[in-house]
Amino acid sequence: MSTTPQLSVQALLWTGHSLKVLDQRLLPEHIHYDEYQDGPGVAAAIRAMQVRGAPAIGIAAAYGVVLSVQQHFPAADWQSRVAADIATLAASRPTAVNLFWALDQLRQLLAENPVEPLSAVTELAINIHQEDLLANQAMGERGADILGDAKAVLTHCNAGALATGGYGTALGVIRSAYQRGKLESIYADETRPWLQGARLTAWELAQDGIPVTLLADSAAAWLMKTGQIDWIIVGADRIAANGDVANKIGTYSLAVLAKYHGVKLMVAAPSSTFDFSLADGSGIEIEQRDSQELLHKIYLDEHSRVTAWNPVFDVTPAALITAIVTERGSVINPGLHGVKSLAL
Ligand SMILES: CSC[C@H]1O[C@H](OP(=O)(O)O)[C@H](O)[C@@H]1O
Repeated sequence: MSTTPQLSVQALLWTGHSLKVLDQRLLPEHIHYDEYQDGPGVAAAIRAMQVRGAPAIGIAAAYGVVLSVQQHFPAADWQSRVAADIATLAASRPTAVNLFWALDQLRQLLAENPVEPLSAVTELAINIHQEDLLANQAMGERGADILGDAKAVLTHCNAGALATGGYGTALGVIRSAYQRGKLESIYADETRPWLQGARLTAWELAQDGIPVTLLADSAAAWLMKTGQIDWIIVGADRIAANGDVANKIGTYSLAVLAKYHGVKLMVAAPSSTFDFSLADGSGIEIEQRDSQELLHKIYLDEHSRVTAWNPVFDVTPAALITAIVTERGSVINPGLHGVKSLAL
């Protein structure tokens, strides 16, 4: 397994009786953890994007269920109270399927262990966390194999250690490829409006001593036109059965630009990101967030007549994707072959 450096700062820290959440809204200026002892508190942290990133919010939700069981078991009505907390966690954000995958795993285990649930759910949540790190390291090596001698890559948003159980998905591929001495140029776009690229990816790679060049989202087309970008590498929040991918807003425009400029597009995501209940991406719910995320530093007058449209994900058709890489395998040209071969 790769011995590449990985971010020493972790998005989530489980204490056994609480979950410490790195508040990613404060990075890169401040490294600050908030501590939660209940499920609704974790749900609020996910909703507020203190913790974000598809795998990371699934892991956080799993610990949220453990905290709920710790709080309510063995009261007579513990199962209904825990079910209510699970519903609150499920309502925190709609697009990343990893959240619902994790909650389904915990729900099933609770149903199978009604007498002594606590040790079983605690073990499962910790396992989901640890397995995600191992999956990312395996995915990183697999993706680096596909990159081969590629020298320059562009990534979007943050699909790094901060968005996962560690090491990262897209950034895991970049970490593994950089360790092999192949990558010469790594570009990260800022990823408006939440700036996951500028505030999180650039910071994360710099912490590992990996050189990274930041650019405005609107500069990506000119970089592809004038630079020698070989691959765009991104994460995912939900992948439909035909290989359509929901990811951070701006991914679709990069995919269209990549097709025009002959740049390859890799999606790196763990198996928990697939939603085979959806035939294609048209059924993926796209989260709309508060318009203030766009307006808050510009239009300060609460009576301003300016509104904002703030979808925070989009869907990239499988036909625009060159490779989908998971810890279990990869598919080249998913638009031709689908992704059923990657099913768990
Ligand atoms: C491996 S992270 C996957 C995915 O999650 C991010 O969204 P957000 O920051 O809003 O949680 C982004 O879409 C990443 O690519």
